Amino acid sequence: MQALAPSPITNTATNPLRKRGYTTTKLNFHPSQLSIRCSAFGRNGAVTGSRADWQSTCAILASKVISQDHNSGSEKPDNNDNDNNEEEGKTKIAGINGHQILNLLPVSTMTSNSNTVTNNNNNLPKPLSLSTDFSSPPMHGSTLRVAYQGVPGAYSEAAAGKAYPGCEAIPCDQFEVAFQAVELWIADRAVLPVENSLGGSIHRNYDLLLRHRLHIVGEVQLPVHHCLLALPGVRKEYLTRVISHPQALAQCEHTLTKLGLNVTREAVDDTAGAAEYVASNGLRDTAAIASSRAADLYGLQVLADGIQDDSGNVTRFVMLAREPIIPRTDRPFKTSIVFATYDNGEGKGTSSLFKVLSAFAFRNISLTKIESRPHRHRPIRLVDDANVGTAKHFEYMFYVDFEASMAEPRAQNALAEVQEFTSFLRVLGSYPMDMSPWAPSCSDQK
Ligand SMILES: O=C(O)C(=O)C[C@]1(C(=O)O)C=C[C@@H](O)C=C1
Repeated sequence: MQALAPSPITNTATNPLRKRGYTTTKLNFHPSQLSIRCSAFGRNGAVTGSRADWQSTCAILASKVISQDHNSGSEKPDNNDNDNNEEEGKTKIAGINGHQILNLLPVSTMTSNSNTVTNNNNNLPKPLSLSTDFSSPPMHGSTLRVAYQGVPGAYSEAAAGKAYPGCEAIPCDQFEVAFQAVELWIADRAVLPVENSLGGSIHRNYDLLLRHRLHIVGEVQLPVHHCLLALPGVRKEYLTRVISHPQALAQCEHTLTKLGLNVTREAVDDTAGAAEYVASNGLRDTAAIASSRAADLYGLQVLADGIQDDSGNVTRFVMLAREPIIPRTDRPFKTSIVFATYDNGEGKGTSSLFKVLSAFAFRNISLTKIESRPHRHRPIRLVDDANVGTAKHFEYMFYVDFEASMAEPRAQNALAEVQEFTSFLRVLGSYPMDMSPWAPSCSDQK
């Protein structure tokens, strides 16, 4: 099979690299990529329990949950999860916490000549896209289907395999599509990056978490080890351009400079997609930043290994499902919430954010993350003062992760208190923390 040849189009305003003066490119994939063929490995269970239990645990919050603008679509009962299957639950935790080798797709059979590399392996699954016809979901048997953004060889695919060893990894061309794949029962889970130790938060996914109705059921942290990939025979001196996912470019920014490359940097949808693009278009002046697995899959050589700016480069992914899991107290749990505080004009007093955070501090609950995003429905609040003019206050949604399980009374009490100072509050999920051993991505870093 001839490798797909994505046609580059210029990306628009949203790309963070524009701020840095990078040209941005978006790869479009061929329509034939809409078919879904996934790597199949065996069934992996999920931690679930009686929904009634979870709902009563969270009943305290129910009155405050406000519908967002977007419905999640189908909400049939999730038959993929066995509500009381303790053994399956253990399997999943072992998968998250252990360092299991990812049994991913077979490495492509590639043929190369001096100009192009042809991917002869038609086994690689093709990404779902917004234009995919979801009306007839594929038959899938009992294997857990996990949607991720990117193409085979992307770090998100590796994260899906770490979170759910033995799963079917389903590539999607956008984060939004991964959400929809779960909502529409194309996939059972989505695995999405939310933050990176060098590049920071992946804001798009925070916004999508709020807009969709999926639940966070787990987290997984993946050491990210980047390579500079080019066609066989290409030398660094030939390069005029390096392409990759914006986060990957940001994570390698200083190293690229140190390597003395006189290149422009261009953003594309995902790291492995960049590698595929270089290979399928026979680009001898362009390198991709991607994983060594992407090099194998798309027949590229590794020009430089471990080019992330820090050896501790790690990306945190969350796993999403249609139903929440039952929170437990026999292992470390984390809970993620999103809220909006009352503004002063709503007669609820001042310092709302401080009061919300105090609810956790007073109960010795550690916060592990706080993120703020513009409030979609009221991004700006105007306060007129006849004497001095109009103050324009930005309004935010705050995302907080804290180290406690919703099964713990202290977490329930903290949220009961938080309700007093918030006009909106939603529990995004209460889930086991990733406690896997620390394994930096490379030891020979600069
Ligand atoms: O492009 C990929 O390979 C991805 O999985 C995406 C992504 C990201 O969104 O941050 C994931 C991990 C790395 O930090 C770089 C890129």
